[in-house]
Amino acid sequence: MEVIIFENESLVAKRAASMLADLLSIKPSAVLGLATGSTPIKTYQELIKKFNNGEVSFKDVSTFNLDEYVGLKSDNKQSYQYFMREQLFDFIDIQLDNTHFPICLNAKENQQVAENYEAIINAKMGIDLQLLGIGHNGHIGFNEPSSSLASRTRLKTLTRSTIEVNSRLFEAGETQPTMAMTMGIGTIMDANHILLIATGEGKAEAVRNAIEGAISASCPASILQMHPHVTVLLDKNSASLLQNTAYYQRVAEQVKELN
Ligand SMILES: O=P(O)(O)OC[C@H]1O[C@](O)(CO)[C@@H](O)[C@@H]1O
Repeated sequence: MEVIIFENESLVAKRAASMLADLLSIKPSAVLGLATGSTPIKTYQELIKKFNNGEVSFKDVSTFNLDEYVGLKSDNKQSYQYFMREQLFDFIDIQLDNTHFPICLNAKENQQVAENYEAIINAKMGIDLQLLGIGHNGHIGFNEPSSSLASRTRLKTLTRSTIEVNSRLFEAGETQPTMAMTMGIGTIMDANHILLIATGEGKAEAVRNAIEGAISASCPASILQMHPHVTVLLDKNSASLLQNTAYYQRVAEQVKELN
């Protein structure tokens, strides 16, 4: 696991976008795993800048989003399909047919949706790079604490804390879903490269548990310690509870020298 700590969230976003763009310059038809939430918004803005400058094209890219709320149609402002169009897809040359979400309008159909999502990912030969945020409780995707560390795409009930944290994004009168379809932890772990980004003090405890804590379903992100190729980009605030920052910095300096 490579942990890189930056002065602020803008630098995290710039590095994340550069890593995605570098992959696309080597493999224009890459398969990307994408995340929603507030954390990746700045990264998407940096990608849009790169696209406008002609530095990157998404023409042949396929994407798989981590999760989607159950019961929300794509024109619902709270759906992650809407979010992705508003934050990224509408501003780049991606073909919407190549973007995928685990859409489940009727909870009773969850199993079929899950199997189908896994099958489409497999048909694309898997995910080259999976972008991840992290929940305050250590969730990745919507794999809440206690999720099986080997889980595949499935229906998840959201925890009270996740519902409360995300309630800031819902306006009065909007119904907040309490269930979501999410890639499983095993699905995420199958990606060739995982890029976790976290910013802000509110994520410090989850980041510490994920990187330096014991591997446990109590902090689903801690399973990333078992993945052979993970890059973690943090700002100073989200890294504030880490013990080994001096070591991470030395590694980052040496990697820079080698490159
Ligand atoms: O970036 P935020 O808004 O803190 O969200 C944290 C995580 O929760 C989720 O929204 C749940 O899927 C993730 O996509 C995200 O990484």
